[in-house]
Amino acid sequence: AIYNDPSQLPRQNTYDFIVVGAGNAGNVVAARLAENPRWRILVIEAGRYNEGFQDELIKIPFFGPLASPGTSFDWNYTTIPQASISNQNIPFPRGYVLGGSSSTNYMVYTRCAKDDYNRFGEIAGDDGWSWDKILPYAFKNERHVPPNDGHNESGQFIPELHGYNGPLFTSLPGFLTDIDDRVLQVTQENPEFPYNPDYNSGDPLGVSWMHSTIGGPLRSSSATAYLIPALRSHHNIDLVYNAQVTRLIQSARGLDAIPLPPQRKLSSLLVLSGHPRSFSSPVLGPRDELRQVGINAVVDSPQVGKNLVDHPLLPVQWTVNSNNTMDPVLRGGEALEQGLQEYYATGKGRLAANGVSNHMSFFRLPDNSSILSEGDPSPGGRSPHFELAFGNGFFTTSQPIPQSGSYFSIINVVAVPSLSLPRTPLPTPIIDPRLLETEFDRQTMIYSVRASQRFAASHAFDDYITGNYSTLITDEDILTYMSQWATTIKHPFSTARVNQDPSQGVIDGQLLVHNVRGLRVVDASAWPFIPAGHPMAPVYIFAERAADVIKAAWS
Ligand SMILES: Cc1cc2nc3c(=O)[nH]c(=O)nc-3n(C[C@H](O)[C@H](O)[C@H](O)COP(=O)(O)OP(=O)(O)OC[C@H]3O[C@@H](n4cnc5c(N)ncnc54)[C@H](O)[C@@H]3O)c2cc1C
Repeated sequence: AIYNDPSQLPRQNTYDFIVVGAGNAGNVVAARLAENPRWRILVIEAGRYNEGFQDELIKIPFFGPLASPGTSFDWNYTTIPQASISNQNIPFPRGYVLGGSSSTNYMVYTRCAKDDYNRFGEIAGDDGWSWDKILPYAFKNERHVPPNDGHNESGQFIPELHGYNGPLFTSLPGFLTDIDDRVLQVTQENPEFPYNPDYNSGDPLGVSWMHSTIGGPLRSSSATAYLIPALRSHHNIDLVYNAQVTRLIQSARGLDAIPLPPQRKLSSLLVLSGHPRSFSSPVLGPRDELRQVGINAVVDSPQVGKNLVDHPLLPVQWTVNSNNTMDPVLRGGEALEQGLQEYYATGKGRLAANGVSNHMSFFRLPDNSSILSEGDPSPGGRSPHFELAFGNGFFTTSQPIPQSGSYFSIINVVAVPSLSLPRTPLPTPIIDPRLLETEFDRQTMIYSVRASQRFAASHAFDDYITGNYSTLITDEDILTYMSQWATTIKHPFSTARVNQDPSQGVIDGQLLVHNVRGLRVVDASAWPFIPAGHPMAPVYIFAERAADVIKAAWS
């Protein structure tokens, strides 16, 4: 059953599992546990229902970037001033809705590198997290479907690397643009940017066609793929939304979460999937630090809320001589109206597809690069240092969009940020990713911008690009530009990270919180480091295995 107020929960209901947070990971765990009819599961979500007011923002793929911040789907956090970005307070979106950030994100589906999973397995002391062992869970999660525009997708991915029977829809671009052939031509022309037939093979280096979590004309999220179907088909799972968990209680009878009404029997296992919980409910934490703000932590867990790490992003744009399809829609008005009419009439067109990019690419710094002289933070030799994505229009999440002209954008991302930080969880969260504060991150971003410029200078763009939108000639120019327009790509990770040593992490390799019984963490915060790509797919894959770990422990 579904409730929108915890006081509506029938007092006689008892649960074997409570999942806190109906987000990307939480819904996978809840739906998989509900497959066992002997167990009863309760999901508690702080945010809103995924249908109703303005729900086109989280359903229509092109609107993904408009779903947050500043909407009712978002927690609407901001960072504290970021020294390297002119002391700006950066918006820091997180989904506040069924599906969590999988309902509000940009739908880019990248599994990341084999090396990421193998390193996870090593740190966790469990090779079940390693690439070869965890790959079956990627297939279990995924349902690859044809692109929405019906174009022939052969040669654009490797079919045998994908799942076809899982709950989560993925597809290749559903709206082709006039830069697609040019991007591919660069891969023929310039060995620095080779073609990769499928970045989801575990070896993401090169330029590939991009997969998105889109089925037909609709976003696929963990709410639409897992939670709602589970609520429809199983009687042993309940959901209460509009209910923020503020405390966890451990007693001789078991564990419970506030604000639930008193239960006759408490749940045996709580799964926290409210990433990043340290932003919103400091139930565990460094006892001394929490005492200073009047919170009596039940468990002294010194690493909770620390080690926050995120990917910095910097878009660069060029003016072009072609009327592309994205800029007029972004400016609203008639083009947007026409797009909506086409969308509702046919389920096709610009709005029915991801607007971010049709290709995604990942690269390493050269082996002899001085940027690597202090060490290489990447988990292995086939894992990227930076990423380029190609926007058929003025793609940005930080700059004002020009009201005239046509543009081409390359989005630069540092894939292996080298800084992870101590920060204390407080009732009013202090979010400080300290973006681009290390020399490694700044130099890698400069290298990435230079690579973007080389990409755009390829012959493939000779008769297309007419000029630079910003003048970025010297490194100093790039640093100044970075300090104005760099931002987060919104991938906060590792604030409750796995480590077998309680002084280094919050949970063990089986995702159990150190020194607490019956409490696991399954979300992006559990990862011991940030994977070098877009992390939604790694979160899904990891949550699928986490559900099996829990099932095995309870069977
Ligand atoms: C705007 C945006 C764009 C992004 N784009 C991409 C992309 O294109 N591709 C990609 O791979 N990744 C992307 N990401 C990152 C990716 O979506 C996240 O890393 C991932 O979804 C995190 O999953 P999670 O389960 O850890 O957390 P979430 O999915 O955020 O789920 C956490 C849930 O817990 C709830 N919650 C939190 N605290 C409490 C509490 N105290 N009580 C009850 N409920 C609580 C939240 O409301 C939320 O529903 C993006 C993220 C954002 C925000």
